[in-house]
Amino acid sequence: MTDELEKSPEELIRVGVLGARGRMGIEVCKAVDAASDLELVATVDQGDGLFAASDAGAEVVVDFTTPDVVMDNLHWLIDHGISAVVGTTGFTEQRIERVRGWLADNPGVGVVIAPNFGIGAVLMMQFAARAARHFESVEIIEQHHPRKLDAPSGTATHTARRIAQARADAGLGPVPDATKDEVAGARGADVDGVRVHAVRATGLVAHQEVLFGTTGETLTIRHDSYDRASFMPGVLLAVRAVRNRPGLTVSLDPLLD
Ligand SMILES: NC(=O)C1=CN([C@@H]2O[C@H](COP(=O)(O)OP(=O)(O)OC[C@H]3O[C@@H](n4cnc5c(N)ncnc54)[C@H](O)[C@@H]3O)[C@@H](O)[C@H]2O)C=CC1
Ligand SMILES: O=C(O)C1=N[C@H](C(=O)O)C[C@H](O)C1
Repeated sequence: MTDELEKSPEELIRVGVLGARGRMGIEVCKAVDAASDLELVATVDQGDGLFAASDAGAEVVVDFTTPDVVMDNLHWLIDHGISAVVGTTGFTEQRIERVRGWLADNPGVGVVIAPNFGIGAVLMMQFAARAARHFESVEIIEQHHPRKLDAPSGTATHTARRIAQARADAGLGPVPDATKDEVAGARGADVDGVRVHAVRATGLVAHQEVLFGTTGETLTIRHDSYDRASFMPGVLLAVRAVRNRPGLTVSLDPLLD
């Protein structure tokens, strides 16, 4: 007997995955496969060619590839009228502006780009942005597995930018720091005036601490992803929403409101 709640094939959202053989891609394929309202129609990795996604009739494509290929992928998807959910890192302001330009030429297409799909991580960034105006000092320590290609993480960069914006809005000056680097890099990277330290160690998945300080107290806001399954509720949320959000959505925040 057919379950009354079961969707007919026409009602299912047809999903393709780019980077399907990668750490995140494998997890996304499993999550899409397990969702009763989604159909996994294309799994594409390096060398397969993007046509597989359009040939299979994908309506939404999820991209977890690498920063050096994601822009070409996204341009191609937008030009082919396919909405996209992007977790791949490397999105500078300049890249975001280029995506906006492509979307302006293809007004029906939706794109969600999120530096982190973990719900806890999204909240951690929100809490950090909220705390920022109350503390003189702030530093970010991100920790990841050693096969990660980029540093600092997209999450750390995004967090730093949000903190910097909150500090500017509150009229706070530079973070106090009289230290001279005796060894280059000892004080981490400077992202919009916020020091970011990147740790890589076997056994880690994705972790971040934001350490705030002011007279007589510190506040630490910490998030840990112990398993890539932690990103899947956010990815599926975006997959279900993206076709109804033409244009560009940056971060998961508006989808959680
Ligand atoms: N936004 C988020 O919540 C998260 C973002 N990430 C980011 O996602 C990206 C992928 O991370 P991982 O899965 O750990 O990396 P990975 O290296 O395990 O996987 C990347 C995959 O992309 C494939 N690939 C490379 N070029 C391709 C192309 N032109 N077309 C199709 N596939 C291609 C590779 O062969 C590989 O299988 C990174 O930028 C990472 O920082 C990772 C975890 C969570
Ligand atoms: O490469 C990873 O693993 C992760 N990448 C994203 C980032 O750079 O912020 C998200 C999460 O930290 C895991």
